[in-house]
Amino acid sequence: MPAMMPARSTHMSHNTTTQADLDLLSLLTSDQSTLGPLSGGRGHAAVTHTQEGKKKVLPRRDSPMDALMISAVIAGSGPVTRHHFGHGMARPGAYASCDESRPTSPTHENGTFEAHSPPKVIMKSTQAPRSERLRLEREAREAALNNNTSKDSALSTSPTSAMNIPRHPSDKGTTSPLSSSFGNKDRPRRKMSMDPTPVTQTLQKASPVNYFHPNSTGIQSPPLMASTSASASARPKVRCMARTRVPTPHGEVFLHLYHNSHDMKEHLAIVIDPIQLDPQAKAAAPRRRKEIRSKSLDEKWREGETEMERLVRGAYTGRLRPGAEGGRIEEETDGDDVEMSQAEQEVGIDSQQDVKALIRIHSECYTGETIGSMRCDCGEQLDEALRSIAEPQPLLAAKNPTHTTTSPESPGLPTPVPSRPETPAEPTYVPGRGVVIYMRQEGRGIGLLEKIRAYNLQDLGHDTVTANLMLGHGADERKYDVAAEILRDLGLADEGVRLLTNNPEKVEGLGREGVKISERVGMVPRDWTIGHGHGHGLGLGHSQGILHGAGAATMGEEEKEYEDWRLRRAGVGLIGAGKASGPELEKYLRTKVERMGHMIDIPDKV
Ligand SMILES: Nc1nc2c(ncn2[C@@H]2O[C@H](COP(=O)(O)OP(=O)(O)OP(=O)(O)O)[C@@H](O)[C@H]2O)c(=O)[nH]1
Repeated sequence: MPAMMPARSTHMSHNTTTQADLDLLSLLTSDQSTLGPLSGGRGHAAVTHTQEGKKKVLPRRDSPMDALMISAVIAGSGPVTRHHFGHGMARPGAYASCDESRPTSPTHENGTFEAHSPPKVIMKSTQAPRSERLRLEREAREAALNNNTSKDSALSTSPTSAMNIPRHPSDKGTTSPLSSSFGNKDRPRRKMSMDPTPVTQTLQKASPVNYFHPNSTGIQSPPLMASTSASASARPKVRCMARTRVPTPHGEVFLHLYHNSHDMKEHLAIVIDPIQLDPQAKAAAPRRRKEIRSKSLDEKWREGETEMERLVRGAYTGRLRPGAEGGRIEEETDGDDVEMSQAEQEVGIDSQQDVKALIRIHSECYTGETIGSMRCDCGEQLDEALRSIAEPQPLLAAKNPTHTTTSPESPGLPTPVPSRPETPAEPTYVPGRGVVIYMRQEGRGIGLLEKIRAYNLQDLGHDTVTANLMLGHGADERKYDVAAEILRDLGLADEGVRLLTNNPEKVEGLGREGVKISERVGMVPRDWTIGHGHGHGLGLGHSQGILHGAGAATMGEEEKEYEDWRLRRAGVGLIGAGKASGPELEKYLRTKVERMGHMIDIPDKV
């Protein structure tokens, strides 16, 4: 049979039918054919004879060549695929289905073959071609959109019109080519959700890939960087796109996601502010304490914004807790008409007085925070920052307000008299508050790829700074302008914050951006405190006095206390996991102190 194949392919390419073709077709489709597999494959096996004259039955082929297919090709009706058989051909005599309704051979009534003009079989499916269907669908969509746009401009104040949601073609008043062509007119309307406003669509419209870069693909291209450099001196704009509550080993935090106009990164603010969650914490805090809230999140984003939309983005509507049904958070008061808090009653602190928020500007470190790398202490630092911020803070009693009286010994001269008989010697503790601004500035701003390359150079003996320089980067390429704007948005830039860092550049950078820093709080690696006798309490690097008498305790006790705490607290993962250590970490820390000017002493034993 292979010898016959070229003849067949010739016909396929020239699309003309010769008598030889028709003879071949007749042979192939004849019930008496002895050609075995090509005879239609109806169970016949080909029989040959061996040289010795013995009968040899060739194995049957279960997938016979389809004579129907061959005849269709010869009939010159173009390419035929198996899909055509299922569609039901419109023309009588065309193949409605497979084998069973095989056409009769194109013959004259007298039984002879028609040689010159074989009847053409026109394949016509009752289903429109895909391209046609797609075209109609596209037209339907465009028509619906145009319809909406014109309605939107007429009703620009209507909440739903602002959303520009394509209507279903079966909606009243919309004549859709789709519905008319394919009989969708009676399709039931989609069910509406409980809230008539489609929240997700509204939010998606309000938050494209990046609020400030609506056409962005998420990839920061060099030309874009170059074009923004002209306005680099301008302050970046930031907007908190959403906030949610997350329970952690250090208590519940509020995670805020920010977009900004300077880079395509989604930076985060992890706010620890227990008074927003716990009435007891609220009672224990000074009464004038303000909640840490994002201004941009709290703003009304559009006319007719619904409660549900605000709730979904976490915009201070209802309480964010599991199963919460809404219910407004009480409006903030200026504190004057609020009863004195527990702490104030105990020690008589001034209601104006409160601890400053503790702030950490933390740079993303995939290796340290996700796979627990001990080439650096970044994971530990993030954990330590959250722990420190969540910890109750000491609040020294305000100087007792005095009133005057007239002394009997010296009539006429006012004598100051303390308003309270005793001033407590110990500070009182109030709930901690603060923020970790989590900046997506991996590898001190050079990115993960370059950091990985830098690690390989470090394995050749170079330190972190030299490795960066060898790759053509600066030792530290981070900026603090976006972080400063986020602090401003949270209302913390002007109140004077306590900054958790050893890095002098961070202090300067934030200061340059207008953030008021009232105190720098050092961060001591846990490996330099626990077991090294560094004398800073639980490796917190806090200003002294925050821990209850921690300075006086021996190191062994501190270590034990830390271990106790670590084992007691709930939570899985690197946050709350413990300390990083090892020779590579030691080298990394040393380089920070010796080459980058970090403000921390290297302990003797290291
Ligand atoms: N290029 C580079 N970056 C690193 C390396 N190890 C850690 N990092 C990055 O360094 C950043 C953390 O910055 P550090 O300089 O360690 O600390 P810092 O935040 O400036 O200083 P502190 O506030 O005192 O902690 C994170 O983005 C890490 O990904 C390294 O070997 N090379």
